[in-house]
Amino acid sequence: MTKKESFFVNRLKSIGFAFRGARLLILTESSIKIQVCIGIIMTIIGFLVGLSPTEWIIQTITIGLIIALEGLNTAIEEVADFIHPEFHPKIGLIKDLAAGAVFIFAMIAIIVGCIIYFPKIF
Ligand SMILES: Nc1ncnc2c1ncn2[C@@H]1O[C@H](COP(=O)(O)OP(=O)(O)OP(=O)(O)O)[C@@H](O)[C@H]1O
Repeated sequence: MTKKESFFVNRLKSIGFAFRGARLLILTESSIKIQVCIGIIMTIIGFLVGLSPTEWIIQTITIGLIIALEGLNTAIEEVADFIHPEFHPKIGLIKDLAAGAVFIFAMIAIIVGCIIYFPKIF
């Protein structure tokens, strides 16, 4: 196999691993399931109220980022539990920080939602 072929084969394998990870997150993680459901509901509402192209871009990025952050939070929790399955204040702190990062963006997502939808509703 040439060097160029092995590069593309490796990239394809990496995409396969990432796809498996995304599938696992959506099928097994309740927090991700909730965020995906919210994303689908917001997309349906977006069609109903007729978002502009810019609003669609902002909403789609916001939905994608919150799901991606939830996924990273889950990965951090898995690493923490693997490294130290027993109770430890540092593990608690690490998990709280990761959850805090998701929470901060969730607040931003709510603000973005209000900015987009309030003028359409009121
Ligand atoms: N091993 C541990 N040591 C210390 N505190 C922990 C430990 N595991 C969890 N905690 C505390 O409990 C909180 C919840 O942890 P958990 O792993 O259940 O996260 P979660 O966000 O509720 O998980 P899930 O994403 O599965 O709903 C953590 O944020 C942390 O404060």
